[in-house]
Amino acid sequence: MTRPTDDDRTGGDDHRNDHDPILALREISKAYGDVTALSGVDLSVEPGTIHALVGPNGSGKTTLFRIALGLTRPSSGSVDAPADGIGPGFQRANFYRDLTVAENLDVFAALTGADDEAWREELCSTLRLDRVRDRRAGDLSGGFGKKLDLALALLNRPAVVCLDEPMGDLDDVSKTNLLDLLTDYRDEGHAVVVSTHQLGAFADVIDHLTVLHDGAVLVDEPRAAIDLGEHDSLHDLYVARSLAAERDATGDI
Ligand SMILES: Nc1ncnc2c1ncn2[C@@H]1O[C@H](COP(=O)(O)OP(=O)(O)OP(=O)(O)O)[C@@H](O)[C@H]1O
Repeated sequence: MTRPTDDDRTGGDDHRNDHDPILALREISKAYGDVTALSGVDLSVEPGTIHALVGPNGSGKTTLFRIALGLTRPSSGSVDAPADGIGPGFQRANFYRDLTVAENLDVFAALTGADDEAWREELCSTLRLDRVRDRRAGDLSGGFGKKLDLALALLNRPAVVCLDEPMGDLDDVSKTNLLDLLTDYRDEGHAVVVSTHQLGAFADVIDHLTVLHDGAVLVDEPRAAIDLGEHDSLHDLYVARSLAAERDATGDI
């Protein structure tokens, strides 16, 4: 049994040193018929970083994630991903709906070779999944479904996790717990890539910001190199840059 996919995984290579990117997408383009979802996008993710991928609706974030995960083939470009895979956390729940929460964890542990019981317990307790352990996954609320998806993405301690809207549907306590979990995970040397509309929630912890606009990279900088200029926050800067790009594209002044 494999996790549901619509395509084959792209290749990888495990012989890298600590300073190499753990995940590198180069010159990625993707067209769906007449729609250009991505055009010449580079994404380079370092170990031990939280890397935020932001952009307006339809800018290509999910498509880029799916290409990184090997779920969608790029029209052109290359993907260099860890051979042992990437922990995928999806925007829409992606577990076995007829199995219980505990059974889903068992199945994914068997599929991925995850055998660290203490880590599994920590994930369940931090994400407060313990209380729904025996519930059918298809009956979970939106927030608990998101938490199960996050636990499955992190279960085998992948070198990279790609989480699409990880805060979506989560209550405030769970958001705080998730942020703590992800920063600890980063501090252990793992890479965490988050695609999010809620940049504010991650503003204090991200190490790298990539902004997409209309399928192209608008900003791609380490957090430490970003000059906020007249803006009060990373979020304000992102919105201003996106609006300016929108105006450029439409010719408005
Ligand atoms: N399977 C598909 N077939 C046709 N067009 C698609 C498909 N998937 C994505 N697209 C198009 O590609 C573009 C990028 O979509 P994508 O879902 O990657 O954006 P996004 O940044 O994740 O958006 P959102 O923030 O709304 O989730 C959009 O124009 C979308 O309509």
